[in-house]
Amino acid sequence: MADKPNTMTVEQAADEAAALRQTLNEWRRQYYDEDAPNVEDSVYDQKYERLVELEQTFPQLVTPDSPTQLVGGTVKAGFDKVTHEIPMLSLGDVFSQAELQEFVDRLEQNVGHPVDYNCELKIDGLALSLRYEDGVLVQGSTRGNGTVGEDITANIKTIKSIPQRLTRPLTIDVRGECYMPKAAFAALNERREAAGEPVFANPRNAAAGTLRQLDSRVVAERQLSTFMYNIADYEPLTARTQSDMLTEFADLGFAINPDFKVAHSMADVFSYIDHYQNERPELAYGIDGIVIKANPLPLQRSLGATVKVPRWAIAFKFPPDEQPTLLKDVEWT
Ligand SMILES: NC(=O)c1c(N)nc(OC2CCCC2)nc1O[C@@H]1CCC[C@@H]1O
Repeated sequence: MADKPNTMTVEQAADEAAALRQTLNEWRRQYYDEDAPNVEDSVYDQKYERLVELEQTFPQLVTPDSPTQLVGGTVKAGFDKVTHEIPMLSLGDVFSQAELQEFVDRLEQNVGHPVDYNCELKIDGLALSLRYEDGVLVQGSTRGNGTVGEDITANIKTIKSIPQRLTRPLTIDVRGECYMPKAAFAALNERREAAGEPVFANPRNAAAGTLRQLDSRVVAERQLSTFMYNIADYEPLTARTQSDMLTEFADLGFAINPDFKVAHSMADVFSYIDHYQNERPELAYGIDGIVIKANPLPLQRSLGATVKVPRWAIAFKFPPDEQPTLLKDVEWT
């Protein structure tokens, strides 16, 4: 029978709490990776309650990455503002292969040599920034206007694909997309329709609407996920290309989209675009195009950005997804 916390020394409690945090966070991570709990809920709950008991007796033992800090009961009046030290950029758009060729020709003229490009799916979600200090998640925020966003830390702590602690004690600001998978979107709209609540028009709106919930318990009930793809300053990483950075993000514990591909010619870029324009309906999440980025990170830095968009990346946009018309929208005349 476990000792009553008030009969324990703080050192004993600290050791037990650290072991419980490690186990519970590992179970959460596995749950996300395998998308199925490999431990009985009752076992998880028993250890979770024990950790709550220890933290209530010894509040100094609470850490930001403790699973007890992930789904707060606090309902906020509004979101605090967060200033992005390094602005979160948007993306320029092109709508044809000819326009894409012009962008590439201009870029390679500018640098004076051919460039390798990393091709990535353009996830149709909401951009967010995650701040880690010494490897621990300390803040999550929306892009906002690129310089000032909203503090959504309580909400993003409920998203299983976001690590509370990295595998290395880095201090970094990582950017990516928060999205709602198509299946989760359909299930959510079914529930809302059954409850007589307005449905969301598309997964992007559902993700944005969820992240803007002031009550993080609502966020915890919806299956939001993330793909990370950018960093404010790449110095702390070992990677020196976009493609290696994505692999390093995965090693650090982030969710990344695995369908990225380095292109060594425009033919490679165009075949990647054609492939995923066809694949699009089969994907488990919405995409609204492809992002093509100069692969070398030092080149990204030297090319820099205009006021809002990088000179080293472009979005090739697909025509809008043909959303199935909700039957109730059809005029039965
Ligand atoms: N939606 C995406 O999947 C995506 C991506 N895979 N890669 C980037 O790289 C940008 C970020 C800053 C400079 C290049 N941006 C993306 O989405 C942007 C972010 C803000 C507006 C677009 O959603």
